[in-house]
Amino acid sequence: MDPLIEGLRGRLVVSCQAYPGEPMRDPRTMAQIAQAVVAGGAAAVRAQGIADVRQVVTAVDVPVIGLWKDGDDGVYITPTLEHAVAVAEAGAQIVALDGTRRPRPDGRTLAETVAGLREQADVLVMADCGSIADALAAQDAGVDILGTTLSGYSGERPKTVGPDLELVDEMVAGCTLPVMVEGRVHTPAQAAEALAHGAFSVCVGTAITHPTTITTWFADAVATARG
Ligand SMILES: CC(=O)N[C@H](C=O)[C@@H](O)[C@H](O)[C@H](O)COP(=O)(O)O
Repeated sequence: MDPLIEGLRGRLVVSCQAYPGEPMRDPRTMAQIAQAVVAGGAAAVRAQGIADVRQVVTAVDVPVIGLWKDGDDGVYITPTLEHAVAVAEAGAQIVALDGTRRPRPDGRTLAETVAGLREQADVLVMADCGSIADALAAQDAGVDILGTTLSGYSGERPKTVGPDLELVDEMVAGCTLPVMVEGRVHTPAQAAEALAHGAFSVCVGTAITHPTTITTWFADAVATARG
């Protein structure tokens, strides 16, 4: 296993993303958030968009998992080889890309995308999967680490309230590559539970770095208590 991946074993990764039109959508802000989560113990940071990846890699001394979201439905996480190369060139040590079996916008298979990326950059690859079938196919395609990122978003799995632990179980049992649990990990207890299910590492986004959503959780609870 690559030492950089090995360094994530049993560790927390934090995704630092702001969405289009949001007040925190600024690479400098995301770099500061990244520094803040590293100070709290994040072993790696996940960052979205070329400008954010560039800024974050200069701001932190932990590995950066970079991605480029283009659109918001279908295959939108680093959807083409061109996107993947750009993320690598921006300085990410790990490039995260859509690891589903859906057709990709540039017509390349995942295996062709991974091979093409490796020809152009010395970089590790994370496959954001939505099912066990995705994970097995991504493993065959030559990626380095598998994520549950797209469970509940690609149409193959229900959107569980917390992380999709059933998928974690299937991936841990069926795959040889390390499994990063990602998606809807909202509490420290859920993060710990994912590791107990055999996840290699845990990636948390919203519950740490998206204050608008976190605020709605509290505001809703307060509104309910108010009656
Ligand atoms: C489905 C999709 O587009 N997921 C994205 C992938 O980078 C992000 O929007 C998520 O915030 C990230 O995966 C972390 O998950 P959560 O924010 O639930 O902890």
